[in-house]
Amino acid sequence: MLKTGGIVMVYESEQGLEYHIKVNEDLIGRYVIMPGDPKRCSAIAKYLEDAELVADSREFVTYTGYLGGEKVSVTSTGIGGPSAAIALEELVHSGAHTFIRVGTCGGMQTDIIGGDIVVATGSVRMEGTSREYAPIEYPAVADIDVVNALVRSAKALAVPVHAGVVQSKDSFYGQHSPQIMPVSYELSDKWEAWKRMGCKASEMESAALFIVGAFLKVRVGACFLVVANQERAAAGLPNPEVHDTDRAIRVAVNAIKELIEEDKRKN
Ligand SMILES: O=P(O)(O)O[C@H]1O[C@H](CO)[C@@H](O)[C@H]1O
Ligand SMILES: O=c1cc[nH]c(=O)[nH]1
Repeated sequence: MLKTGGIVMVYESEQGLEYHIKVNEDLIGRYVIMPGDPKRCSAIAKYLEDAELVADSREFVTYTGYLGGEKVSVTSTGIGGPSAAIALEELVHSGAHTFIRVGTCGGMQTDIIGGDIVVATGSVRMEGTSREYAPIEYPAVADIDVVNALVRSAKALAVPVHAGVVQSKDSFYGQHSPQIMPVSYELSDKWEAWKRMGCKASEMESAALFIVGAFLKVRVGACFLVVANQERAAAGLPNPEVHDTDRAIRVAVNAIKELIEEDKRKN
């Protein structure tokens, strides 16, 4: 069967549901908010009207409701590029075209503090998944309309926001304890390079999502709550830890609302 983006779907469950995320076109809006943590889905769904749990399979939990009269879904990706890429592919097969990842991250520049919001304009591809889609020379870039909507939304909510390139990697502990890894020389040297190039934050899914989004010709953006900043700790600066993602969720929800309105105006 030939699907969106010329993808031939090999796996589809008998009920016409996507193989992993267990949804179809009837269950999904065209706009989707994507947290990593499945438990974040219900917190996001509270901002939708008439939200209902429509699927719960592996790390992929999906709610669908409405924003401004438009059907909007929330689907978790789990941790890392492989499951994030699967979620995005199967959501695109189900008719979605606009995606915002709402994640957590660690700050990398000393002016970025726990509780701040980072909006990714692009991501360093220090992960494996995106390499199975595009050669490494191709940049992982967020959709410009989604970036602008996210930055406007954060400013309207008076939330401290930093927009710029983030780093995506596969090993959480390679970020936090590079010195214990057999490849510490590579992790530490590259971290230094990303910092010197101005990387705002480190997380694990956006590079894969941006590359898969570019391949499938859909809009993908991402915003993150800064949980803490190891560079501030290393510099002896106060390093507050913040875990409540509500602020990042509100930034994403309002950005989706704005994109829906903008799309309605254009059409
Ligand atoms: O909070 P989420 O969205 O899962 O994002 C971040 O948190 C996880 C690591 O703790 C990784 O998935 C990373 O990208
Ligand atoms: O430091 C952090 C915090 C969240 N997610 C990450 O990948 N790193």
